[in-house]
Amino acid sequence: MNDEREVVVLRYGHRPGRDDRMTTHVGLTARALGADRVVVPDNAGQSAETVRDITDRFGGPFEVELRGDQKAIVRDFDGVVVHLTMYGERIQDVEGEIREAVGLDDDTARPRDLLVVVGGEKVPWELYERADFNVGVTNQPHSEVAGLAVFLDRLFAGAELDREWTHADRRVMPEATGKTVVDVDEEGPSGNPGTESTDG
Ligand SMILES: C[S@@+](CC[C@H](N)C(=O)[O-])C[C@H]1O[C@@H](n2cnc3c(N)ncnc32)[C@H](O)[C@@H]1O
Repeated sequence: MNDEREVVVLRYGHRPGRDDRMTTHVGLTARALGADRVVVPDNAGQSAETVRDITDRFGGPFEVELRGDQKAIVRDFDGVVVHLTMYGERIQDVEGEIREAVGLDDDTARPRDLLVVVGGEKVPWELYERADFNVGVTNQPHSEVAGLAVFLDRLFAGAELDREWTHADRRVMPEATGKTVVDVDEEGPSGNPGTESTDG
């Protein structure tokens, strides 16, 4: 979410067909909630395309990468590695330590990159060992998308909800009722929409 520190989400493992929607949603959630990049396995091309398409339309910056070497990415990552798992330490107990480790709690601290790993199928034991933090968002089984959303919100302490998007073609107007999407090109200099349309 800033220029100095990269927050990368790694989708570890993907079963084509069965995991398509989940992998797409990991990417969309990473983008919407403040990560800079998502890495998905190279057999998840359709999910990568969908996330790129949303970024083209609704803005960025956000990168999507397809890679086949998940193990090596984790092993060689030059920064802090967080693995989200129901078996991990409670997020409420370690969130402060993680923010500190990446320099988010103190403006004078050196920013460090962060890799957030979420699984699909069973993840290898080396991941638990390599991770600097194994983190549980509750110690109950649920979903990688839910775990990622809560983790990112705790990491950024809610600041991600106010982020600005650049190079968007369209923008949703928040409103109590209705569904209004404006064409960004037609917004006036004050940011007022020039044209309004609804998507149904
Ligand atoms: C549906 S789970 C499958 C877990 C798989 N059966 C295993 O034993 O590793 C998929 C992913 O969701 C995430 N997840 C599920 N429950 C979680 C929790 N309570 N806290 C954090 N992450 C969780 C983990 O990243 C996990 O790899």
